[in-house]
Amino acid sequence: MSPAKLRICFILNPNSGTNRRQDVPALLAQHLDPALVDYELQLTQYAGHAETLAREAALTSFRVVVAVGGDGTVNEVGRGLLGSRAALGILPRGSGNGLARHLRVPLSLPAAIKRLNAPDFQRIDVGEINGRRFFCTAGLGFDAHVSKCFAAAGTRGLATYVRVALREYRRFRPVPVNVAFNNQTLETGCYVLAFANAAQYGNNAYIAPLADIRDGLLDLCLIDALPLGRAVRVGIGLALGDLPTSGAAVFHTSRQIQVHAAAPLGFHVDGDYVEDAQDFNIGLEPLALEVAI
Ligand SMILES: Nc1ncnc2c1ncn2[C@@H]1O[C@H](COP(=O)(O)OP(=O)(O)OP(=O)(O)O)[C@@H](O)[C@H]1O
Repeated sequence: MSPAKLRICFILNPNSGTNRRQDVPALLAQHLDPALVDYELQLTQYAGHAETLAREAALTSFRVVVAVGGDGTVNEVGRGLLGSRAALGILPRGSGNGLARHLRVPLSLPAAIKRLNAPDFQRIDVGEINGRRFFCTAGLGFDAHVSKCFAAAGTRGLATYVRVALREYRRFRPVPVNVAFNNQTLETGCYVLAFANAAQYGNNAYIAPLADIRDGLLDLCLIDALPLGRAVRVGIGLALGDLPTSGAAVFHTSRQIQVHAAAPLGFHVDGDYVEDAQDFNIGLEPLALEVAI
């Protein structure tokens, strides 16, 4: 008797990324082996829809549910799969593709699709901030503020992101925070406080290059202030992956962190701005999600 085919549901966010010309249905038909895979393709119709579609796909016994999009789509699909028996797959089609890059999913769609004919299954940790799950990174301060402005910018992509970040750099000021973790408390300024499950924000910008997505810990990256000289060093550190030895940021690891801010601070999950808050509870559930890569 031949082995059962792998049942895969693809969830495509037509709004993700900057290259929307790829014909995803044609690529799936061309590169998936019908002897190995049975599949279905669904399109999201609004922000948040991918979570509902993923939950339904898991309930109808798809073994793999693939987010076709960027980290925002991956976040929604991943949330919909938590607690189910379905694994998350990724076809990277976003602007940054942080989790896909961390997990070494090929960035070329044909290569990534071919891999799904016989994927490897592994488990990864899942982070949480104020009840919102994240798979790649979350953070407070400047990066969240830039995510908020980026969402309002009208266009997407790296060039828009850099333009928005440079403009906001002149305006943003650090906020005093109290950060409690591992039985210690830091009283510091927060320009950026990042919680990294994976090593990068996307686009190979390594905010926490030593982050291990299976170690049961979040890597904290704290930048208390960002005068121009340090901003240049942080930019180089993000690109080279040497922030921990640059002296421009401080690193810790922990599974539970509490932050109190002296004034409202924005936070993001997986690059999408959520809201402003003053109290933050950050945690991690070890190996809570299966991925198919
Ligand atoms: N049909 C839709 N219409 C409008 N927005 C959508 C739709 N489907 C999903 N979205 C939203 O689009 C946002 C952006 O998607 P996504 O993050 O996947 O792409 P990206 O921002 O280009 O990539 P990355 O996060 O890797 O930079 C997500 O926050 C998601 O909620």
